[in-house]
Amino acid sequence: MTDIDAPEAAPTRVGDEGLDARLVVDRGAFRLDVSLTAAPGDVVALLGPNGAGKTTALRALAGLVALTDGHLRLDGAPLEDTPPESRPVGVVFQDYLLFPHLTALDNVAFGPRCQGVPRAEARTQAAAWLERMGLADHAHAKPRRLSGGQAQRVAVARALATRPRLLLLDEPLAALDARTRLEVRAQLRRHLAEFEAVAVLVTHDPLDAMVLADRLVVIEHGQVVQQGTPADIARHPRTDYIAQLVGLNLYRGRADGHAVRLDAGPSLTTTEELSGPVFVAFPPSAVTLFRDRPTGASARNLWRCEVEGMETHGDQIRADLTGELALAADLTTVAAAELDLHPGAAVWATVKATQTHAYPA
Ligand SMILES: Nc1ncnc2c1ncn2[C@@H]1O[C@H](COP(=O)(O)OP(=O)(O)OP(=O)(O)O)[C@@H](O)[C@H]1O
Repeated sequence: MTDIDAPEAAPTRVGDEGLDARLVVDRGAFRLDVSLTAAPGDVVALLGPNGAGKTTALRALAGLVALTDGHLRLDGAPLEDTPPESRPVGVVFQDYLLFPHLTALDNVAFGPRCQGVPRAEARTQAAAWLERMGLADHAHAKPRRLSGGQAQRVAVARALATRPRLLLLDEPLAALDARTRLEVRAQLRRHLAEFEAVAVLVTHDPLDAMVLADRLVVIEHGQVVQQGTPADIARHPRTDYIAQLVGLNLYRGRADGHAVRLDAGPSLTTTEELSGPVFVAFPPSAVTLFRDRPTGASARNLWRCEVEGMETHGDQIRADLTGELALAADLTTVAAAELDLHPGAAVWATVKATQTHAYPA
C-alpha cells in the first residue's frame, strides 16, 4: 500500500504491540471494569484500597478468572479464550509459590521445561537467570533454605525464564520485612527496567508503586479513577484515597481568580489564577496551628477547627481537624505540647497561599 492509499485517520493500534485490555469481571455484587494499555517495556502498577479489584484484574490477565465482557490482546493476539498455562504470561505471586521439593535451579528450569526446552538446556538457562539475580551461589538450595528476599528473586527468575510477553506481580514485596524490602525493591526495579515486555504489578504500597512503576493506574470500586506517572499523580491527586496516599489535603471547589470557594464551605486563596471547577491541595506540613486567633493575621486561609484525633509519626504529630474545614496538620511533638493539643481542643488553622496548589478538576 502506498502512503496515498493509507486511510488518513487510521486509529493507532496500541494493541499490536504490548497490552490492550478491557477487563470486565462480575463477581456477585462487585463489577470490575478496567481498561489497561501498555507498550513493551512499560511497568504499570495497579494501586487501590482493599477490595478495589486489583487482584481480580491481575487474575483476569493471567486467565485465572474469566472475563464477563471486554477483551484482552497481547501483541495483537486475542487471549480471552487461551487457557492460563498457554498464555505468554509469567506470574510472581505474593507468597512466591516455589516448589518446596525442587532446588532454586530446578524451580527456575521448570518454566522452560514446560515449554518443551530439553532438560540440560533448561537448566543452563535457569543457571543464567539465577546468575543475573545474584543467586548463583544458591542454585542448589531448596526454598526452605532461602531468605525471603532470595525466594522472591527465585520467583522472579522463574517467571522471567519463560520469556513472557506479560509479567504479572502480585504484591511482590509484601512478604518481606522492612529492611529486606528496601534492598529487594531496588533490585526488582533494576530487573523490571531491563525487562523488554509489559509488566503489571499490584500493590497497596504507594512507595513500591512509585519506585517500581512508570505509570500508576489507581482503581477504586472496580473502576480506574486516575492514571498517570507517579509524579503526576502525587502532584494532582483526584480522589481522597490518592490524596491520603501521597499525604495531601485535597478539596474540590470553584475558582474565581485567586479565590476558590470550596465545596466543603469556606474559601481559600491560592497563588494560581484559575476559573471554574478545581482541586486545591496542600501538605499537612503547610498548616500552622494556633490556640488563640492569631492577631494581625489576615482572615484569608484561616479556619476555626477542633482536634479530632492525633497520631505520632517519629517526632512528628499528625493532627486530624474538623470544623470550618476538615484537614490534617503536621507539627513537631514540641509544638504540640506547647499548644497543649489534645482531642477536642479548639484551634485556629492557617495555610499560606504559596503553599497551596490549585489545578483544574
Ligand atoms: N471469589 C470471589 N467471589 C466473589 N467475590 C469476590 C471473589 N473474590 C473477590 N471478590 C470480591 O471482588 C472485589 C474485589 O476483590 P479483589 O481481591 O480483586 O480486590 P483487591 O483490590 O485486590 O483487594 P485487596 O487489596 O484487599 O487484595 C471485592 O469486593 C471482593 O469481595
